[in-house]
Amino acid sequence: MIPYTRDPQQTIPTSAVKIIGLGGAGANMLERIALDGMEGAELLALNTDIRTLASCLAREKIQLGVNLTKGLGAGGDPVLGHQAILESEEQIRAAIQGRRIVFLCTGLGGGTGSGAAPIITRIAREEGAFVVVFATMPFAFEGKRRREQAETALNELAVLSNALVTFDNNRMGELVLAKQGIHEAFAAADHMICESIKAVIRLVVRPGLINVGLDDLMSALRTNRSRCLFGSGISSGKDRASKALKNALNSPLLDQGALLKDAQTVLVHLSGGEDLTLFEIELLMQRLQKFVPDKAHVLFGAAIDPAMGDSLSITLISALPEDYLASAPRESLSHHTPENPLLDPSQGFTPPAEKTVEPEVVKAAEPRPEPEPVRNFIAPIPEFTAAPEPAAAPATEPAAVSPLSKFRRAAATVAAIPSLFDDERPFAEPDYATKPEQAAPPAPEPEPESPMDAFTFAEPAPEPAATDEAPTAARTEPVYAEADEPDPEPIEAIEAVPQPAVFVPGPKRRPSISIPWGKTKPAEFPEDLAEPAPPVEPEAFAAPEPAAAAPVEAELPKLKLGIKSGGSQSELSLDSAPRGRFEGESPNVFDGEDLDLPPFLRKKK
Ligand SMILES: Nc1nc2c(ncn2[C@@H]2O[C@H](COP(=O)(O)OP(=O)(O)OP(=O)(O)O)[C@@H](O)[C@H]2O)c(=O)[nH]1
Repeated sequence: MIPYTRDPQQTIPTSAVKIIGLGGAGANMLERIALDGMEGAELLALNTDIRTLASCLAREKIQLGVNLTKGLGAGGDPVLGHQAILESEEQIRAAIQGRRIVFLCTGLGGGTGSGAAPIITRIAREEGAFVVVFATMPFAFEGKRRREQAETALNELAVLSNALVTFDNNRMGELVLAKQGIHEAFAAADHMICESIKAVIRLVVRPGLINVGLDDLMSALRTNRSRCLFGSGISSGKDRASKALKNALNSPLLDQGALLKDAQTVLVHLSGGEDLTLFEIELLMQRLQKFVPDKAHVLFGAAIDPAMGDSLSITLISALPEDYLASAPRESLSHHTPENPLLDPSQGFTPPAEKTVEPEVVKAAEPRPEPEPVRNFIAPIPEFTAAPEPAAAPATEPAAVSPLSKFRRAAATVAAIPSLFDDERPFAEPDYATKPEQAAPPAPEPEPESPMDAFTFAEPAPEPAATDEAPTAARTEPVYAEADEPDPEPIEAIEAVPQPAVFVPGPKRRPSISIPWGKTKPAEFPEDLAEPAPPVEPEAFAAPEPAAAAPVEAELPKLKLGIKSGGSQSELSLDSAPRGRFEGESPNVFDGEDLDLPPFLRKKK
C-alpha cells in the first residue's frame, strides 16, 4: 500500500490577518485575545485616549486625532471620533495594507468606536481586506443617547462590512449575577466575545482536514443586521462528542440552542486530537441536526490539532436578523422546548444554573424553621375558650376519680402551664364586640387524649345567669385585675379561701380573678363538673383558687377555718392535718407526678 500523507491545508496565512481593537472596549477585547494567545495574528490598537492606548498589550498602536483630542478620549461624541480617525487615515491605511482579513473589535455607543468604526471598515475594504466587525451594543443602563449612537454606527457598519457580529452587553450581563460588580459584567461579556472572535479567527486560519473558507463564514454570518449566534464547547474522555455539543448549546448567545431552530446557515467546526474518529463526527452531527431546521445550510469544517490531546471542541456559528430577534416572543426563544431533545433532562441534559436569587430573598423564601411543638394540653384551650363546646369525659378517665379530684388535677395542670401565666396575657379573644354572631363558632372535636379534657370539655355550658350587668358586656370587657391591686369588691368566697399550707392548686400568680359573668354573682364551686357549668372564659382558667374554696372547706372537716366573713382572722391549726395531701384520698399520680402536691413543691424535687 502506498502511504498517502495529506498536507494540512492553510486557508489564510496568519500574517494576512489583522485584529484591530478600537476605542476603550476594543482595547479590552484585544488585550484578552493577546493574553489568551492568538499565534500569528497581528494585533493593532487604535484609540483617541492615550492613557488607555499606552497600557494596551498590542504590539502595534496608533493614536487617533493627535491634534484634535490631544490624547484625551472622544468624550462620548461620535463626531469627534469620526474626525479623529480621518486625521489618522493614512497611518491606518498603511497598517492594513496587504491583509486579507481584518477583524475589527469595538464597543458602540461611545465617541471613538461609534465615530471611527465605519471609517476603518471602509478603509480596510478599500485595501481589499475581508472585514468582519465584532461590536458590542451598550447596556440599557447606559441611556438612550448611547443606544442611539450605537444604532447609527451599526447601520453604517451593516452596509460597509463583510460580516457584522453584534453582542448585546445586556445579554452578556446575564452571564453574571445582578449584584456582581460592573467589572464582572464586562469581564464576562469580554470573555464570551473573545471566545467567539478567537473561534472565528481559528476557523479561518487554522489548517484543517475539511476547511471552512471565508465565503463559508460570510454566508453563516451574512444577514443585513444580524446578531451572532455563537456557541463553543469542549470536552474530553468518554462521550466527549455529546458533552462538547451540550456545552456549546449552553452558550447564552444561542439561547441554549433554541435560536438555531430558525437559522438559515449554521457553521459547525470540529477540532480534536489525532484520535478524533469519524464515528464521533457522525454522532455529533446527527445530534446537532435536531436543533437546526432541515432546510438549513450546514457548513462543516474539521481540524486535527495534536495539541488538543484527547479533547474535542465544537464551534457553532450562525446569525439571525435583529428584527427577528426583536419580534420573537421571549418564550419562543426559551431553551425548554420539546424541539430540543438534547436539552431533555431525561437524556442527561443539565440546564444551566438559574440566576441566583438575592441572598436575602433566599432567606425570605426559605422555609421557616419548624415552630416548637406545642404542648398537647395547651392546644385545646383556645378552642375551648372560643366555643365552650360540650365534650364527653375522656375514656381514659378512671371512673372512681371524684369531681373534686378532677378539679384539683385540672387546676394543678393549669397551674403548671407557666407560659399561660407568665406573661399575664389573655388568650386571643374572638371579636365579640364587632361580630357577635361569630362569637361561638362550632368548636372542633377536642382531642380525647388531652389532659385538659376532664376540665375544659365538661358539659354544655348554659347561658350565664342573669345578672345586673348585661352578659355580653361582661364578656366583651373581662376584668383583669393587676396582681398587686386589691380586689375592689371582695367576694366572700374568695375571702374564705384557705391559706396555701392547706391546699394550693398552684403558685398564686394571679391573685385576682375575673368573673366573666359579673362580679355580683358569688363564686360557686360546681358540685359536679359533669353538670352544666357556667361558661368559662379564658381568664377563668387562671383562677381556680376562689372556686375551690367552698368545696375544700366542705371536704376537709379537719381543717378548721378560723376565717369568718367580716370577722377577725384567727390561726389555723395544722398540727394534725396531713400536709400537701388530703387524708383518705389516694394520690392522683399523672405522668409520674403526684398532682396533689403543689406544683412548686413538685418542682423542688
Ligand atoms: N463588553 C464590553 N463593553 C464595553 C467595555 N468597555 C466599554 N464597553 C461598551 O462600549 C461602549 C463604548 O465605550 P468605550 O469603548 O469606552 O468608548 P470609546 O469608543 O472609547 O469612546 P470614548 O470613550 O468616547 O472615546 C460603552 O458604552 C460600553 O457599552 C468592555 O470592557 N467590555
